[in-house]
Amino acid sequence: MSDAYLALEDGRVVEARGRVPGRTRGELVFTTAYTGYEESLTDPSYEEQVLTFSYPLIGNYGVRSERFESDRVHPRAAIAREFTEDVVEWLNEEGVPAIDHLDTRELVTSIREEGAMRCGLAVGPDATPEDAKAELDACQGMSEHVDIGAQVSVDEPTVYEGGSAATVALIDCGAKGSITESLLERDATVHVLPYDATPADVAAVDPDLLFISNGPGDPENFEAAEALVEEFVGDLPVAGICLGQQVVANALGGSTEKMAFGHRGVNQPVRDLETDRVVMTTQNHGYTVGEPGDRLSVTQVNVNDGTAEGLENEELGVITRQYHPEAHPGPNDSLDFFDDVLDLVSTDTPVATSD
Ligand SMILES: NC(=O)CC[C@H](N)C(=O)O
Repeated sequence: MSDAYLALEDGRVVEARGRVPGRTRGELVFTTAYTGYEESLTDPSYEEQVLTFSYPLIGNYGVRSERFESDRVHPRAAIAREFTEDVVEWLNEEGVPAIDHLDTRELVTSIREEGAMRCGLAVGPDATPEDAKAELDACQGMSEHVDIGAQVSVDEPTVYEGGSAATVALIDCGAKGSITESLLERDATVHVLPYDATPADVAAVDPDLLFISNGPGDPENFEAAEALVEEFVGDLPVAGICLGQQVVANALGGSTEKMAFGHRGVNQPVRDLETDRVVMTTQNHGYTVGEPGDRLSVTQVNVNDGTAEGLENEELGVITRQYHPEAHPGPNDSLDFFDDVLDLVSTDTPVATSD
């Protein structure tokens, strides 16, 4: 008899092996990445989702905290064909339910065919299919999590002293640690501000750049961040990654929409329209920019489906990416995004030279 049940929105209940007990629910998504499970599991963008790994063996190089993107596991539950003991131990400490020994290839195929769906999970010796269905019945859609930012953001402003290349106000809508690290490595000082920071909070750190981070859920639920872009655009350069691109588009007259199952892996090809160069990128998003609006142009597109991967307004100093240039997990092809962003600052305030 099974000790784990996964109830799906299409009416099925899938049996599995319980690895970490509990009852939970969320939007069922996947990643096709074959490495980077520590980075994915600690990425705040997965808040309120249940993450299925399509690669069959997860945990084969251990668990090391230096690879974490935040201080906790964010998906509500984790699913793989097989988890190693290291990962099970970690998820157990974190109290995040996990199941394996199910046909994850079939599960991912159904998400691709039917779209992202809500699911409920019941795991443990007393678990029943009815428990899983009850979780599913209580599961909200992603857009209904209206204050999801509060679950993932810093409570108080936090400063990371780097160098003097730029002072960055990073709006933490669920930021991955490697965004801050990428900026620090380039000699910037980073003020991480809460997702609901006001224009006065931003002005208080006297930034050279406004940066909207990645984050979970529906970008339309990040109205405070949108208001910051409206307030500062034109006065400060503005950058954004993933949810950040979506927020910037919504703020500047564009619109966002939900995708069927999103972009979910580390081999998403993106073409730059100016150079015609294609880079491989890491992605995990379920919404996309539909209309960029009059003030932004699409500068990069996804090779598979043509959706907007990069937006820009050169005059206003706005530059955003739908993928994750900080590349954790994933290829390093697009790390130069951070150089381009910091160049916006140096163009604005030219550094005096001695000759
Ligand atoms: N990684 C992200 O920032 C995800 C953005 C947004 N939550 C989406 O799913 O589209």
